[in-house]
Amino acid sequence: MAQTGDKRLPDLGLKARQARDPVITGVTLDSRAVQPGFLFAALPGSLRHGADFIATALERGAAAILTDPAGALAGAEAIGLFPDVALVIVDEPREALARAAALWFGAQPQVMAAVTGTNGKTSVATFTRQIWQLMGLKAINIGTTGIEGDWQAPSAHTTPDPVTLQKILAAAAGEGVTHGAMEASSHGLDQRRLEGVSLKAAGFTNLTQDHLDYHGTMEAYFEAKAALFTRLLPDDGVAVINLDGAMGPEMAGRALGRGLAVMTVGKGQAGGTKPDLQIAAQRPDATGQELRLIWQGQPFQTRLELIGAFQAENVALAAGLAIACGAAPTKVLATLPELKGVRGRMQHAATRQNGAAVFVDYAHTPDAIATALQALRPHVMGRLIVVFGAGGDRDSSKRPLMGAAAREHADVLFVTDDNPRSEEPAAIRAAIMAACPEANEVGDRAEAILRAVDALQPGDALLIAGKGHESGQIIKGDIFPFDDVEQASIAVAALDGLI
Ligand SMILES: CC(=O)N[C@H]1[C@@H](OP(=O)(O)OP(=O)(O)OC[C@H]2O[C@@H](n3ccc(=O)[nH]c3=O)[C@H](O)[C@@H]2O)O[C@H](CO)[C@@H](O)[C@@H]1O[C@H](C)C(=O)N[C@@H](C)C(=O)N[C@H](CCC(=O)O)C(=O)O
Ligand SMILES: Nc1ncnc2c1ncn2[C@@H]1O[C@H](COP(=O)(O)OP(=O)(O)OP(=O)(O)O)[C@@H](O)[C@H]1O
Ligand SMILES: N[C@H](CCC[C@H](N)C(=O)O)C(=O)O
Ligand SMILES: [Mg+2]
Repeated sequence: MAQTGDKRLPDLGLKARQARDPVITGVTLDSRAVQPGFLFAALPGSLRHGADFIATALERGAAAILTDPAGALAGAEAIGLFPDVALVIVDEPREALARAAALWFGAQPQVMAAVTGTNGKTSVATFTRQIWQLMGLKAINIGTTGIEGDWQAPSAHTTPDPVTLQKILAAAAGEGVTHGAMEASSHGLDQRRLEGVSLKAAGFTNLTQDHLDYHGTMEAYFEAKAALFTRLLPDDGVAVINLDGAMGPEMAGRALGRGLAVMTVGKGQAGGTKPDLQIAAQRPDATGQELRLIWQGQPFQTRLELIGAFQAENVALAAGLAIACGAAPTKVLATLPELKGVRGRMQHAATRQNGAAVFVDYAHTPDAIATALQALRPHVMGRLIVVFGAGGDRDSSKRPLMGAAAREHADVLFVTDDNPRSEEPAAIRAAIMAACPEANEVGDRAEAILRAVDALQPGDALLIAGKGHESGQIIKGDIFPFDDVEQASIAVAALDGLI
């Protein structure tokens, strides 16, 4: 990790146990990245405690160790062998590291917004960044699809670890980026990856089942997301909530309970309080939708070149975030017809000669499968066909629910492999098919796509769900090149005799 300038522990908001004040030359949470003079944060992890690597970090020249009481105990012997090392013990070392990383890198775009929720984070963050750019501002979005906009880089995580995140923010700010919209994943919130980011506004899309392997219960999952509003957003920050999203009113209640300013978006219930930014009407057409929005009583007639009612929810939330961060509402709303679809989110991938269209989408939760299929239904006069699977080493209880959602909303089902990771692919497929036994089971994803494309008749449409923008398939530790959009195009070309 490239580092900047030399600082002492107090400059990073840290205090050593002993009267030691080493010059710190860098900050890391990975012992393998330690260089002489570094601060190594030994964090309690989900697989092991980072204290297991204190000895390695010290041998590599770490000048300071940041950890919790358990880590200090576990690392005591190794630390004892290095009398000059400074030891910082705190109850929340993840939080302390994130704040130290922010102080280390020292700069971030002046205006930062974060968005959380089960589905729609990437879409909202990307639309927010596009709105800012269309207003002439220099902006980035940070999330599942990497860092995009006026400063670009790939990202291994939806919410990068705090050292990586702060490095990105400082680099972007150094290039003149003034506005950033980032995804706050539940893992990222739980692991305190965002502490140290100065937020102006935070958004909430919805909360439905995912990640129960990590959080255990829906209540714990909700609490992890709620922390964006109850812990991270400063007192003068604005919470922007999609009231139509599952758990939207509950999340708004949490934000209001803390005394935050809350801006609401959504359709609004008949006779109920109107959201600040209301989606008053939507009319789908071949390439997008006509939209009637009402901002605090004033109507705006506009258009989105985006297919799917859910995309309007995401756009409204993105517009709300931009407004909450200080942009003029009329200017924000004027940008909406220019918004481009997000890669791998309801992306039109190919069309067969008989007119049947193929869409690639990132739906990998039960609610997203239902939402994506429902979004396509008004555009399909024939049958709706879906190809989908479920990721390995992820919430296994969502698999039959995904099968049930596909069965309810599609006419023809192909169950295939997503990213099996370390798991047995056939077992994942079986768990899905328990809820949709009549589905066609085709493990090989390319073959499943080919067979589904082959099944397309005039008036039909195909949704290839689950992998969206991903460019590889993870099987037992290896990543094999795989791209749903490319496979869809190849299948259409081959079957229509174009290659
Ligand atoms: C479950 C999870 O989130 N794990 C992440 C977490 O690991 P951890 O802290 O639990 O690490 P651990 O393996 O138990 O190790 C403990 C500590 O020892 C350190 N270590 C480990 C090995 C070593 O040689 N030296 C060393 O110092 C590690 O850096 C860590 O601090 O912190 C690591 C460092 O930042 C991440 O790489 C790791 O991501 C794993 C690989 C992962 O797959 N995470 C996914 C689930 C994730 O975070 N996903 C969300 C998106 C979800 C969504 O929205 O759908 C995301 O934001 O990307
Ligand atoms: N507002 C929404 N409500 C329900 N489903 C949605 C919504 N927005 C997007 N989706 C579905 O979720 C999929 C993923 O969207 P997106 O990538 O924006 O979500 P995400 O929250 O960033 O996901 P991840 O957790 O993987 O980062 C989309 O392809 C679509 O199927
Ligand atoms: N951020 C999500 C992405 C899932 C994408 C899907 N293709 C899968 O592998 O399950 C996760 O890590 O759970
Ligand atoms: Mg995402």
